[in-house]
Amino acid sequence: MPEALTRGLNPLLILAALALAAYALFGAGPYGLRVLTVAGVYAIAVIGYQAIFGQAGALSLAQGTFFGIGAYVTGILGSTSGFGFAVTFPLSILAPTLLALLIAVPVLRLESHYFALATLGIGQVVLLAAVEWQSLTGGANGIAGVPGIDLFGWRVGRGLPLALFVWTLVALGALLAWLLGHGRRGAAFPIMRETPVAARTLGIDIDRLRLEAFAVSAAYGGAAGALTAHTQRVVSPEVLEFPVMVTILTVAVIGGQGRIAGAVVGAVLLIHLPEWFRGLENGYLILYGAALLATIVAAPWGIVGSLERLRARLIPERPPAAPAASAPPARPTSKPSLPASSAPVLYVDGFGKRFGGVQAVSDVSLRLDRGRILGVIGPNGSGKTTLINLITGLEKADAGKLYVSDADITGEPPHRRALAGIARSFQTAALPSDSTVLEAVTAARIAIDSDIATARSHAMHFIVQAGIADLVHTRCGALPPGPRRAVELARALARQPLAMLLDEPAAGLTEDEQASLARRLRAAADDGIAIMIVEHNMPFLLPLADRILCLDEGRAIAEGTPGSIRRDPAVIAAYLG
Ligand SMILES: Nc1ncnc2c1ncn2[C@@H]1O[C@H](COP(=O)(O)OP(=O)(O)OP(=O)(O)O)[C@@H](O)[C@H]1O
Repeated sequence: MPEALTRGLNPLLILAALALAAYALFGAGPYGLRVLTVAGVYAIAVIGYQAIFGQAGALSLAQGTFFGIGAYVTGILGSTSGFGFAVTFPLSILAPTLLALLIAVPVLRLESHYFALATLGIGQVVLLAAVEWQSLTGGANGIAGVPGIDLFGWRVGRGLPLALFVWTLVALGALLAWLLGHGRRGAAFPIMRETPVAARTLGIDIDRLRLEAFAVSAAYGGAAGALTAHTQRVVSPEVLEFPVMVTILTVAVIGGQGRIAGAVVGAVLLIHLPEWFRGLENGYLILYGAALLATIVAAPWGIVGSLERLRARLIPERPPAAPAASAPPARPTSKPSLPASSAPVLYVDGFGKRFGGVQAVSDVSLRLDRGRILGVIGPNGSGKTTLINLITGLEKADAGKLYVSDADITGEPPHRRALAGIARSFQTAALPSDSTVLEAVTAARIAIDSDIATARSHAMHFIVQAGIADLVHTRCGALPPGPRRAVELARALARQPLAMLLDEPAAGLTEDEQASLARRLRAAADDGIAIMIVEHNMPFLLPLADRILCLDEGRAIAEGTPGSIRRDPAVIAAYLG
């Protein structure tokens, strides 16, 4: 088995899986097998839900709806049109997936709580349609007489055969989810979840990743819904009601957010819990709720997450060996059509940006040249960070054009600008705190290298170059300010940018660290990178920069060599004072 697949698999989980199989084969009666089958159905729904909720980090409340649609497609086609499983199952997967793709465009861009509400609203509309469209869905009574599973002449009987069939699909679904969620896509998810803004500037198309995750979750929801229709043999509006979504969400949280094993463990536990407490009659709901609450409080990472942590504490793992560093091939630079001496790498032509009543940037033009460092200074609120945001595409300019290597990229989204050769750092280093230094820098290579192993070894090259190889397995959240800045710079350099924009890179650094940063930046410029540095620290910036641009109230008030800027009366009045 590949190392990445076995890593994180807890021996306890393997034991639990064997115990479950033994129970199904030798211990469970007809009712027990039925409950186990329902648990398998929910495991499939939640394995898919982990893609959008656990991995992409978006709180979708549509998974119950996808589940219900899958159930209705199987119910309608199976009972009234007489289609077999080979037709109804794929269509039950396809229908919610198409709906997900359709609604993704308006809803996926929404902020998290609006996204949750929008997905909830879609569920209500679908539920209403199911109740009202009586001729198709049977209205409130639903559809009875859904046939069992008949696969190319093989009838899957109730009891053990159905339980084994569903759990075989759980295993296949888990394997497929693992295949979809590892490699470059898997490496992009934590960065996109924790620092979505930074992820865009690393060339990662997070809109597309979210869309894929949403479609995958819908497909699994539909598959689970189809299986529930075959298990229950009836489909009623209940399959679209909110309790289904609550169960799916609870299973994901209790089992362990983002973990495939968490979906399975959570489903088995949550579906059996009411059965175990049923003997308590009216008190069972209270005990059920208390058990859920206790699990959430005692194990906020879910059961599987907590087991992983426990194992890491009891048997500390040696960190895996760092990948061998290898230098990536030089970036194929685009050919500027202007003569080399006069062609800027990046050219801003008259940028303007207004936020409500504040004109943050007003008619600012600048050029960044190969191997040169431009310092940007100005009082607080003069528009320096906004200028970087406009260039990197995180803010949309009201006016002006942006060219990189002579190509007009004004209308491009942030990840395309990153791919065109723009890299940046943030005023407050935007590193994913739960990721290691290696993972954070590897994220910069995801959109460049063709596979994750290559991305890691190229990332390692920039980590070694930055002198932070000893921190390679340290979590970014545990880094002091100096090394944090070093990681951010290594990440920007790992993009092999044509132009690199740094927002207050010296803030919080000791004098020694500042001197070392200045040496690194000069070396990067000597390698041909065009650099722009926004900085308040004049003793750091003035000796380093080739030219300085001074902003005041969003306007460029002076530009020149550090010497001329230091003597400029307008700059002295507005800033250096
Ligand atoms: N997203 C936003 N919404 C509203 N106003 C904003 C936004 N971003 C910036 N501004 C305003 O635009 C102006 C320029 O802000 P900006 O952060 O670019 O200044 P700055 O020169 O980088 O300041 P500092 O040196 O303090 O970092 C300020 O008045 C700020 O309040």
